Amino acid sequence: MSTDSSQSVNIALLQADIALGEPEVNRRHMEQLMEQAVTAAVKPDVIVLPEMWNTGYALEQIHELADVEGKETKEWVSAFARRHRVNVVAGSIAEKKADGGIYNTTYIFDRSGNTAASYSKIHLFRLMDEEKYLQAGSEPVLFELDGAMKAGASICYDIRFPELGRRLALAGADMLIVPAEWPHPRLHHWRTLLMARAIENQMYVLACNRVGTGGITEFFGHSMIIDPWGEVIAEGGDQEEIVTGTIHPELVKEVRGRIPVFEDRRPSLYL
Ligand SMILES: NC(=O)CCC(=O)C(=O)O
Repeated sequence: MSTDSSQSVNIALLQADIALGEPEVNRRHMEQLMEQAVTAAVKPDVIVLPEMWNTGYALEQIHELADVEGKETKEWVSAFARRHRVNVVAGSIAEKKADGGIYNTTYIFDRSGNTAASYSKIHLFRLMDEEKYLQAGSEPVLFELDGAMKAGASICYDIRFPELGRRLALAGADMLIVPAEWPHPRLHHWRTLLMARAIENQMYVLACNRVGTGGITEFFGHSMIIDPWGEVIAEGGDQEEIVTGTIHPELVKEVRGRIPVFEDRRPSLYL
């Protein structure tokens, strides 16, 4: 990432297939895709993985399969981030926390391999039985990338809750990062909600969805990089691929200056 006033930040979304209930297979697959991303002609500054990439929605076996306190994931992803000097938003995994509960958790690693932040999904998706097997997180999370950009954490179903995106934007987020396992037939919802979050909050949205099937559920990919005007910079198809694009964080300020939504808010009238 350049550090002058016209920064450009290269993004790589790993729109991967995920093997149901096979953490070891999935880890090897993610490592391969990450290697592919960092050896591409344009090296990414930020890599994003999809939701629940270690297990998929193998919820009936999730207690046996979950990564205990994310130890294994943290170890290898952190080593990768350090080795390649790249920021990694490590999608989300099934994480067994010290309280014994299983959480849908994302970790963010900086270029030195340090865990910059972690976020556990706060809205559980009943249509995929999350509430029967998982515990909900309780804290919105904002983190910095390269000391220059602020990003809000969000996981899949969270994008249906505009309050979360708005809260993160008010706290300073220039972008919303969204690992997902969002299936057919709701492509229209996926694209519309992502664009709405970008437009209403005048921020970038980086959304990485999986492809393939998990049981009887089919996932359509269409990972997206959307700018603060709501323009789509890059969008995946429905097969495995690495979706790439370049963003310019100073555009956030420009758009917010042009249409001063944040100055024009009337929060006292909304509740
Ligand atoms: N994994 C999820 O949270 C899926 C959310 C989803 O599909 C939706 O329609 O919302």
